[in-house]
Amino acid sequence: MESDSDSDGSHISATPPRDPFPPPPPKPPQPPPPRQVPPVSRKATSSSSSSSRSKPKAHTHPQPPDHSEAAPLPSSYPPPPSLFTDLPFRICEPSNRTQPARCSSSVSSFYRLPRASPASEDISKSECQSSSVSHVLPELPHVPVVRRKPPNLITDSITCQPVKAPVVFRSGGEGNFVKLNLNGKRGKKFPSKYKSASKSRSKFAYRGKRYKKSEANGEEEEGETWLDEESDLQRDNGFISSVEEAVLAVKAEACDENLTKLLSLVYGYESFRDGQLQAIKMVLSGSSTMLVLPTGAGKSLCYQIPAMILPGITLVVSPLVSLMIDQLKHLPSVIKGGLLSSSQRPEEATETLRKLKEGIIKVLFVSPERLLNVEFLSMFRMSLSVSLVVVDEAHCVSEWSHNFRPSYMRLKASMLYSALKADCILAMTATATTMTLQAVMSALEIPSTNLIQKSQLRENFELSVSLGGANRLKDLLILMESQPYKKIRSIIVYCKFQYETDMISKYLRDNNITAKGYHSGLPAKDRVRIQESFCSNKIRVVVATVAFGMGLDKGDVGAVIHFSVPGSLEEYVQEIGRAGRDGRLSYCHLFYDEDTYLKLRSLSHSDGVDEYAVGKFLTHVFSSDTKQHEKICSIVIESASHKFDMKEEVMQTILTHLELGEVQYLRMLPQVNVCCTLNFHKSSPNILAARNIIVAAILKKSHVKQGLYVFDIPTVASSTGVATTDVLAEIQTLKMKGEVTYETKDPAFCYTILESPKDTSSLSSHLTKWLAEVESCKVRKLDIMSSAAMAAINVSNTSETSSGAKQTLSLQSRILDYFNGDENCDVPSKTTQNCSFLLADIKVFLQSNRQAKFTPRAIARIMHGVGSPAFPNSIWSKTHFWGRYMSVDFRAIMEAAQTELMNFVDRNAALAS
Ligand SMILES: Nc1ncnc2c1ncn2[C@@H]1O[C@H](COP(=O)(O)OP(=O)(O)OP(=O)(O)O)[C@@H](O)[C@H]1O
Repeated sequence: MESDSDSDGSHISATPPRDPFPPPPPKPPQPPPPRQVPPVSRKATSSSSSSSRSKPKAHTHPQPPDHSEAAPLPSSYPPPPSLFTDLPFRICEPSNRTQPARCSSSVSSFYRLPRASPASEDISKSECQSSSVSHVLPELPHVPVVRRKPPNLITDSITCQPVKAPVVFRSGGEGNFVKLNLNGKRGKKFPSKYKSASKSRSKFAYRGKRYKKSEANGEEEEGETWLDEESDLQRDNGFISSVEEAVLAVKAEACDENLTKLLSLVYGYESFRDGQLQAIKMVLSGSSTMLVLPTGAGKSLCYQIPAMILPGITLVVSPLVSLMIDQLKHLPSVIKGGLLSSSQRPEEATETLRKLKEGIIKVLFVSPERLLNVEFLSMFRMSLSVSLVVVDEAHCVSEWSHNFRPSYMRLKASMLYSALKADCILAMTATATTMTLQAVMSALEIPSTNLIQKSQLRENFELSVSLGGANRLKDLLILMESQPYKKIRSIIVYCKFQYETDMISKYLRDNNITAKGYHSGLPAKDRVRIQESFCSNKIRVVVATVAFGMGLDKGDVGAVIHFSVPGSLEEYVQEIGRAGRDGRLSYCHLFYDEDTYLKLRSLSHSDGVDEYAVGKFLTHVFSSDTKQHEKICSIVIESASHKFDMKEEVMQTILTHLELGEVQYLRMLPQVNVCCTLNFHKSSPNILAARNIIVAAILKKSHVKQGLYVFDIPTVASSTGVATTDVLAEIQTLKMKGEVTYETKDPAFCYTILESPKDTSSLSSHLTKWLAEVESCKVRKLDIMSSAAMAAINVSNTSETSSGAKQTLSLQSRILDYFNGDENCDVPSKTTQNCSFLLADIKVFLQSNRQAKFTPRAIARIMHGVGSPAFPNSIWSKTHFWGRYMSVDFRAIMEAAQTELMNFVDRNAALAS
């Protein structure tokens, strides 16, 4: 199930929920008086914020700092040119991803057909290596390659078209959904300027001249019309034969010359970027490869070109549906693509499967969950050959990454090789630490010699940080009205919480800046519209959560502003990676604010679990009768989540671990809504049952409630020896025939038990320890991010030279050190270990909530203002103690709570006796 969270799908991560901090959003401050000298500095100008910070945040809220007379900014922004000349490392060339959908909780088709009475019934009845590719280690330190293109400014728009890449004619802007689009009509859907960019991209490379010509004449948008369709067709045919020839040449000899010819023909690019050629050759030689290139470096091309050459299918596994859709859209027209995800409608999936079987699809984008699908796997076992499996955003495989996804755990080499019979694996990421890389390469069995790793940061960023206090909104506006931001045409402002996107965008609009808020809670249609408007430069600023950006390949984004501190350096690098993808200098400013840091730190604890709860959960998982062979067990997510006070993602992680750990205890099956209510309309149920064993089983296993048959899908599936999805497919068929209508509810994890653990307590202790390490890793990542931001602020305070350049250097070196092995360094935490009132407050809290059963963890969460399934925000945020001890270490609160809980029990026992 694809996540649609604003955490870009992070599962075990502290995912800011839609409104994790219920108090109403702060009111935007009044716009600053015109011509006010901007106080936002590259330095820590906000004195008030530092003073408020030094105090523990116990009972009072600090007064917002008054910025009305804040210190002036230097009149001009430090000049960029000197910024990148003395770097102790090398930075590469200038790219992207999107969002998802959750499985629907109910399928309703009721009441469209008349009901049949259940009583009248006699029975009737769902990714060359030039043979020896060597280990390419990170090239650090080395001489910087200084490429300096000026930034993208508003004034450029007079001479520049909006989204235009430098004469690159590559893919279909609107997509390559299976059918080749040879007639070039697809740009039609896109309006105005975006349409033109899309059109030009959708054309083949040789057409470049034609478009250049019409652009020069200022007729680009209409350029297509002066070519008649016949010549269009001839050109298309000619193009296809040229590509075929180039492909054959590469097949005969995968040399630089042949590959470059193919590149230029299909994409219109003159040369490969750093790492691309090497990766392509590796893959073509059949060597599984780990590719680490910076954001926007062109990783996609490293599987697209092999896909044209290799005989079988290229399967691309992506974490987010919208990312897949975007990648599909950007496939060059000569590569036929398709998509399979668990959020598709059945008929869409069937259509894609049909095309796959018919060999129409060459590159298939697939969600990891889809790999569970029996039909999907059997199809590969039987007939389809997979030449290459591409694991995009491969860091998701590792629990030590910033964006671990349990479903990615499934992507083990053994599974990919055996179940899919894949010849080769290509794992790609822009953000992986050494520890993450090791975990990914080990899971995917990629030898260390097959690592292609370039610097994980591009050279064209100017990075800066300032302290953000309570007047961050005002600071943001001042920043945006100062140089160079003032003149930048396209800007993304990242914030952490959904309500902030609306608040900030409104504030900017009120101050005459075209801005829109974007987060995963918006309807998909609105998200697409906003992205398109941004891409066509109708909107200058998008204020977004992490949900925006993945899949976004807008070359001219000139600045990325972080309204608050990101959760990790990985997240920061991914987000600034949306800027400067055209290679121009881009500006990235971060407002560091301690409040958000503390909130995020608290949220990092929202996935933590206790051994006791894990033990209870395991007992529940293995409670089914295992004697019945292949019995399908299910756990209804919502009720279990409440019962064990565990988030869905945590339960899923545990289950996946039980399937993929050292011992395979169970086998996971597709997640379905397990409770079905069926209404017969035409034939009587008994008549249907006589001809249909699934209907017969339904009648046997259901109870009738108000004339409707209510049954558990896994039970029916187990009794007939079919998959739950088959039961659903059968019911759907009956519905199409007008026989039934049905409704399903209760999404559940489904699995079959293969072996019950002999020692549940040692298993739960092992799992708890592992989950605790993952939790600490998350907290450490945030602390490292915070420490890097503070170091940059401090360097600008102490340094006499240009603070901008110093800050850039400071952040760059922190980032590169981090990605190259310094991830376990000790970072000071900003939380305190104790607070004199803590014990007393816990005591009062317990006394005033005698009716509830608390664990130390539950109390610590409430004191940190973090809801959980059993102690939701909606109820517990009303307590006086909610979020009051965010500045105190979570574990210290747990220990205090443990002590007080014991005292509490003792006192009650004494009173009772
Ligand atoms: N050899 C090349 N020459 C010029 N442009 C290229 C080349 N290869 C790729 N590009 C362009 O670079 C841009 C980024 O490519 P892509 O989206 O594949 O990046 P990426 O590495 O996947 O980035 P991210 O990790 O941020 O998603 C695209 O517009 C692509 O067409």
